[in-house]
Amino acid sequence: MTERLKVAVLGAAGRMGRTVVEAVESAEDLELVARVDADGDLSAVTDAGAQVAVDFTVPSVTEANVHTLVDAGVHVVVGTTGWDDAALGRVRDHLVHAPAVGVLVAPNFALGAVLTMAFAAQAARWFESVEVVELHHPDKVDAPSGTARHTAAGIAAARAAAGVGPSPDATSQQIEGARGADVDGVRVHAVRLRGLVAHEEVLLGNPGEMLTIRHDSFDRISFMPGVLLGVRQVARHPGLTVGLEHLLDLGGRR
Ligand SMILES: NC(=O)C1=CN([C@@H]2O[C@H](COP(=O)(O)OP(=O)(O)OC[C@H]3O[C@@H](n4cnc5c(N)ncnc54)[C@H](OP(=O)(O)O)[C@@H]3O)[C@@H](O)[C@H]2O)C=CC1
Ligand SMILES: O=C(O)C1=N[C@H](C(=O)O)C[C@H](O)C1
Repeated sequence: MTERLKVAVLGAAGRMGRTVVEAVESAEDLELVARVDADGDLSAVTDAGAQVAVDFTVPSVTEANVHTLVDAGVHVVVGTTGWDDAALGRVRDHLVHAPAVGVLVAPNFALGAVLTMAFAAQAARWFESVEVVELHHPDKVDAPSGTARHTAAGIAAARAAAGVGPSPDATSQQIEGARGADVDGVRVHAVRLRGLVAHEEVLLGNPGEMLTIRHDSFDRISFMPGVLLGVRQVARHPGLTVGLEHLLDLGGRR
């Protein structure tokens, strides 16, 4: 029998962590060897011989977790959001000294969300206006969502490459925040509402028409095929990979 891949889950007691634990335990080719919670110690990951660690913790600890795991030679799949370019750059630099280790940071593991981002980047070249609206459960700590930030960055890069200018906006007076956050020149609006899980709309406007691209995660199970794909493939992608699209042959900026 082929040996099962040994997996550790960080943030195992959280909403996503619990779902990942179940998914790993149900996969015949994977073996859950460690769970780390807020009061736990990362040494449990190496003590258990984990080959891959999955991090669904909180924005304030995820980067430090990744550096510790890279030093230990453990591949990492990161779902935790709140990453910025500087933090990603530090991980990229660190990995130069651990060339066999792979780190995948993906703001969204749901296939539909990854496709939404790809479709939005493709469409954004052809519309005068584009704005992103993300909608989540009210227990979420970061805003805008990592997905919305990645969506806006992809849209901005596609528009810049195509020579498309900024979305028109005559606002000269506003209550602070009314026009949302500015992510690479794209307006992003965050809604927090009890009953929601994770949702995103990309609104694209031209004279006389509007295209809406919308994705809904109604259940955290929607993220599991992507997480398991990352766990199985991360070792084959040494260095830093940002976004699941690169494992799905959907391209985009790295
Ligand atoms: N990439 C994707 O597809 C998705 C990403 N996410 C992201 O995943 C992250 C987690 O979301 P969610 O599960 O809803 O959040 P939760 O708050 O439910 O879970 C986070 C867990 O991490 C624990 N934790 C805090 N510090 C540590 C630590 N140092 N070591 C281990 N565990 C720790 C928390 O414990 P305590 O509560 O005791 O502090 C909590 O149990 C968020 O950043 C979210 O945006 C969410 C869904 C999908
Ligand atoms: O906190 C969440 O729930 C989610 N977070 C991720 C994000 O910030 O994009 C992914 C998904 O939207 C769910």
